Amino acid sequence: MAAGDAGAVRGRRAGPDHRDPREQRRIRPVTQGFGIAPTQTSAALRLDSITYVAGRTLLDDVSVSFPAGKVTALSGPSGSGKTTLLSIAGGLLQATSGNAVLDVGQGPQDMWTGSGDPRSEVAFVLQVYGLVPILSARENVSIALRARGTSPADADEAAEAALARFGIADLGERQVEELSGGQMQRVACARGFVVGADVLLADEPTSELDEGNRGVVLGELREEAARGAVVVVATHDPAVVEACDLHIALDEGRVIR
Ligand SMILES: Nc1ncnc2c1ncn2[C@@H]1O[C@H](COP(=O)(O)OP(=O)(O)OP(=O)(O)O)[C@@H](O)[C@H]1O
Repeated sequence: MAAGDAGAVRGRRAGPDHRDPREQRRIRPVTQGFGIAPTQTSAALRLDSITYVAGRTLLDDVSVSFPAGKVTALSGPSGSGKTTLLSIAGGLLQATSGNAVLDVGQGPQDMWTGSGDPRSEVAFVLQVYGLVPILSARENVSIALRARGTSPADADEAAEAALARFGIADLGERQVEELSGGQMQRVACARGFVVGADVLLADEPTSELDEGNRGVVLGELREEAARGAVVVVATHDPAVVEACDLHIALDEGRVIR
């Protein structure tokens, strides 16, 4: 759905969410594609010989490819370099050497734009959430779309639908600082997923969640891949790794699998 189609869904409000996750997923298309170009199904994110040095070598000659249409697990012990790798893959950090490149069918694009601001094709679910505590859950999700040029009304509408995907439609008006850790994590998921990005990078998106909600997030990650996105999820959780299509493991900054 293009940004201009967003008005077509106006009036379809998400109410308090008592539906099962399958029911929630039916409204997903409402949130897809707001404010960005249509998804490129041929997309792949490649890291070529990435080394990152900050006092010491944190990533050492890492070459991996994340294909579109698949959920790739990125596992490894604490401190092995998962967040650093995602940050370079998404253009938040510049590699010391090597390249992170997005192939979207119009030729390769460097993920590092020179500013530390990610390309518009990229959305993150950050490990530390990065939410604005004094804003409501809905506003925190809505701003991801407004920043991409979606009108406030359409962004709010899509934000409500995105919160419903994670079973928290009833928390939309609550200030984030009043939410539990798991609720905040689901708001962070909604904010990352709402934009329908070509590349979705999720850093430990289920670490605070119970089994049921972990299953919901995994289902949503799969749905994002099914529409053609590159999806990468950093995790410690063997159950999350098991649910992914592909698996890359890091140890001390090197790919070991
Ligand atoms: N800005 C920085 N400067 C120096 N060292 C850093 C910096 N950021 C992270 N590190 C170090 O880099 C290593 C990798 O950190 P990173 O956060 O990428 O690991 P991780 O695998 O995501 O860990 P976790 O599972 O605990 O989140 C760690 O040893 C960390 O202490």
